Amino acid sequence: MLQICNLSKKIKNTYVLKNISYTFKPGYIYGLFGKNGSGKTMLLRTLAGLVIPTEGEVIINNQVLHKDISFPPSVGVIIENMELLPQYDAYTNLFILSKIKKVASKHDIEEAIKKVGLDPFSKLKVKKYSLGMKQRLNIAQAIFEKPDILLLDEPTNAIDDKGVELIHNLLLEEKKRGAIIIIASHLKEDIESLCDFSLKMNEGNLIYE
Ligand SMILES: Nc1ncnc2c1ncn2[C@@H]1O[C@H](COP(=O)(O)OP(=O)(O)OP(=O)(O)O)[C@@H](O)[C@H]1O
Repeated sequence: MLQICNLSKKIKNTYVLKNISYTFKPGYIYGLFGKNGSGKTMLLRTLAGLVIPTEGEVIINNQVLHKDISFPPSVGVIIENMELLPQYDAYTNLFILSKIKKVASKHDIEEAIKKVGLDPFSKLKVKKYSLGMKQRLNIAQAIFEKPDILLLDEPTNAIDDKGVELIHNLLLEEKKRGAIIIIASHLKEDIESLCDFSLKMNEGNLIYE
């Protein structure tokens, strides 16, 4: 369970997140919609432990972020400005990441890369990838350790129609596995059909629909 209690974030005298409370449950997909600058990325960054709230708390399985734990123990993220290692191929990128937590096997890495429609045995370096291929690898990076929580900021950006269908099916599988999935998008119609709950961000406020 992922809970937000009275969460606010102030940056330079402006509240960019305003007194947000919500509970996310395992096995559901939550769509976070709202126009540019409404606070979607800031909320995802806060849930990922990358931003410290000014007020309020993020609670993951009864543990308070930044008090009981420094980071969510099991989370996969796609957040803007993420960097893949351009000098390595897809497999090596995930293999290097897998050394940190040591929860994913070689098989898990290969499976994740296959699931996003890339070739786990290709030696093509990421610097030669198209934008859409990079985004697919970002998704593989987010799911390969089978995390409890997936925080995905515009996950299908730059991905073609066939790829979007593939990624939607993949996210439905992650939901079946019991993950909490939060997808931020400024285009509601892109992911609405996938989501169990629609949440709207408006000037730092969270509005449930
Ligand atoms: N590092 C920062 N310093 C100051 N203000 C920031 C910073 N990051 C974000 N903001 C402000 O916080 C607000 C919310 O930004 P955020 O990136 O969360 O919006 P968003 O909904 O994700 O938009 P987009 O759809 O463009 O990605 C904006 O007003 C933005 O200017």
